[in-house]
Amino acid sequence: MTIQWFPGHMAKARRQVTEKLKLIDIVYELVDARIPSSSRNPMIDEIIQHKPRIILLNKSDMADSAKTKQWLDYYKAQGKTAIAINSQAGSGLHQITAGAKELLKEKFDRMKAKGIKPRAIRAMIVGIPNAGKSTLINRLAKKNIARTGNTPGVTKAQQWIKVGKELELLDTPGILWPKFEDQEVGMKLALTGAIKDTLLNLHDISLYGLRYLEKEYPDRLKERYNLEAIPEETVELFDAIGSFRGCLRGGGLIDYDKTAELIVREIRSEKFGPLTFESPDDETKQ
Ligand SMILES: Nc1nc2c(ncn2[C@@H]2O[C@H](COP(=O)(O)OP(=O)(O)OP(=O)(O)O)[C@@H](O)[C@H]2O)c(=O)[nH]1
Repeated sequence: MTIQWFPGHMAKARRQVTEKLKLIDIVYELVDARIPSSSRNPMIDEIIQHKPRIILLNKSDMADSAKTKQWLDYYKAQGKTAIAINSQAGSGLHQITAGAKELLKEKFDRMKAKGIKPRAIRAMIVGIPNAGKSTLINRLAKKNIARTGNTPGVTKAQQWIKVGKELELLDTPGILWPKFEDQEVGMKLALTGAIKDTLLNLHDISLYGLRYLEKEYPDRLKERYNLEAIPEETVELFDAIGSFRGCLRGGGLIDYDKTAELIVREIRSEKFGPLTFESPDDETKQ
């Protein structure tokens, strides 16, 4: 889905999430494990305020597992709850309810002490486009498709999905915008496929991807494009890749557009294996 984010749309998206916050106990903030920082909404803390939250590092199957571990440790050190999941295959999902129960234990114990009848935890998923919100909701819904539309005290229009006995999820996720004003964030969003029709130039994106691979995963880059050494000069690097992969135009010249497209496509489609484009160290430097 392509969403054009204009100030009016952002305000509306924010209003919708704020409205739904009243109905729920906890927020699941879904981010892309390959870019946990760049795939967050820049105003998320301000929007959800003190509502308990669990960060879900989704698509962890596509991310570098050593870096995912670093991110989990980083959140833990900050007292935040984070869980690595793969919504497509369904792994890590059992921790979703368990994590919420732990975070909300005091609140529910207090309710119990007051004699309030026990009820399921109510939650919603928020995240930027393409984070995997629908995939996760469908996965969770499959366990028990029953919906409870008429829960007392809850707006009738809201549909709840039962996830086991202990969790109820709003069926529509909160869609929030990414931090796309930042060029580097834009590059990472493009490389992970979060934004496809990008205002950024494909050459810049492919070059950013190549230089990141050179820095973090040089052997994978060399192996994929049969490079003995990684040329420092951009033109030489593109020439080497373009000629090895046959991205040519008339007269045997390198077709740089085709080469750039190939590189971005291969990064997005995991041809270099699982990749993570940012680490918590970059975060602390800011
Ligand atoms: N490999 C992998 N792919 C995933 C995972 N979760 C979602 N995807 C894929 O990511 C793409 C986006 O998923 P969606 O569920 O449509 O994302 P969304 O957040 O609902 O997107 P919007 O509707 O644009 O807001 C789809 O192609 C999914 O198949 C995951 O854990 N692993």
